[in-house]
Amino acid sequence: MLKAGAKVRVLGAMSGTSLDGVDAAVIETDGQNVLGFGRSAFRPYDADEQSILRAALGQWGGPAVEAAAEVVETAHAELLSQFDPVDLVGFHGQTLAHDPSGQGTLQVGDGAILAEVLGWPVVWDFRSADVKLGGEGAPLAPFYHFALARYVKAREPLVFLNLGGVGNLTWVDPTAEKPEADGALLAFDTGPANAPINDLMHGRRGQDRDQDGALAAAGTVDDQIVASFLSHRFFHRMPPKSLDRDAWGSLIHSVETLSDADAAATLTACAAQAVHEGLGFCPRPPSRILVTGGGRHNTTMMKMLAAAAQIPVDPVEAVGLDGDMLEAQAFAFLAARVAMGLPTSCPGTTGVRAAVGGGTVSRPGTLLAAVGASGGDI
Ligand SMILES: Nc1ncnc2c1ncn2[C@@H]1O[C@H](COP(=O)(O)OP(=O)(O)OP(=O)(O)O)[C@@H](O)[C@H]1O
Ligand SMILES: CC(=O)N[C@H]1[C@@H]2OC[C@@H](O2)[C@@H](O)[C@@H]1O[C@H](C)C(=O)O
Repeated sequence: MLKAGAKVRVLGAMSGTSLDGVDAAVIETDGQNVLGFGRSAFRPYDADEQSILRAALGQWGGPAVEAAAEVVETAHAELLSQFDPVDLVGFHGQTLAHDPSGQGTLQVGDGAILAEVLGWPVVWDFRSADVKLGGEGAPLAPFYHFALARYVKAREPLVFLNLGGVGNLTWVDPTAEKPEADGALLAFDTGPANAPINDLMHGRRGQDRDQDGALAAAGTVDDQIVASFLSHRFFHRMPPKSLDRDAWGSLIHSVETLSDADAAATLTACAAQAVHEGLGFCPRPPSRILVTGGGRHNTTMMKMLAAAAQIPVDPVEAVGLDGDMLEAQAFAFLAARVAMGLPTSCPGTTGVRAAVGGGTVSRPGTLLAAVGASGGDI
């Protein structure tokens, strides 16, 4: 356990739902505040690795999941070993399945193995404890958003919006004393964001994404499809709430008869309007929306969001942050909090019964010692 308030250098790593690769970034923190940013790097998954990960999505165990875990561990070991030594690693792993009110949540990649390979302590399995205590297990970045709101010296409530495969937003009151204080944070998944657009581009054009939203910009939104999408009960459910990446498999079918451009425009509008619905749950109107995640590069999605939200919508770069690395930084920050015995989620962020610190700490040497003690061979 680290002493609360100690200044540490932590390397965070995130492998997100879009399956494009691993982001890794170093931050300096005392567990409450962001004190500085360090190096960052990205390691893409190649086509074979992506298809191994895709094949395991939605599964809870078996050979496909084991193969996916191996891909995740290898990619992280390759990327993280290129960094200078750190005090701690925060390793999110890859979510394969998420069903918090049923089977739980599964992130693959074994942090104990990674600790042996890297020689640094690794915090991992961030979501299970929250789910066991009745929480959604996601989103977990909100405690980091609170620290960032302080770091950028925000004085009024604001929203951090992540547009990844799935969208999630955090309403932050930066004047609250601490993130777990009553009313400091409200967070939840907004709905599908880039995942259905990527699936459309993949299925129809063999491309990874709608680059800069160009195809959507050339199309016309089918308002009826958007309205029918928004009538889903998920949008009426009070937050906190979270989603599995593929919870909206039917959305792609609803645009089947549209042209490529109209389908892209319609799916992009669904993502933007889902955020708009979510904004309605904010306890007080936010002063601005700061957007992180790959979707901030999608100009069409950003325009649709700004038109719907009617408050300033900017990429996080507008306040000097790095929108490609923010989630990796978040898991570095959360790792420090876990190691210091501080909470990483609370009723306002995941619906967990009480503020909880989720994560397993694995120290290098432990796994080898355990195998040695039981007489196993390495
Ligand atoms: N220039 C671009 N134009 C359009 N879309 C883009 C662009 N760059 C990134 N994206 C979209 O952003 C996605 C990647 O976003 P990001 O890395 O934030 O997702 P993730 O972290 O994997 O997902 P999540 O946050 O749901 O776990 C890409 O798959 C793509 O859909
Ligand atoms: C279960 C899971 O991995 N959820 C991810 C996913 O990707 C975006 C959204 O859905 C968010 O809930 C979460 O990731 C971010 C990093 C989070 O926990 O804050």
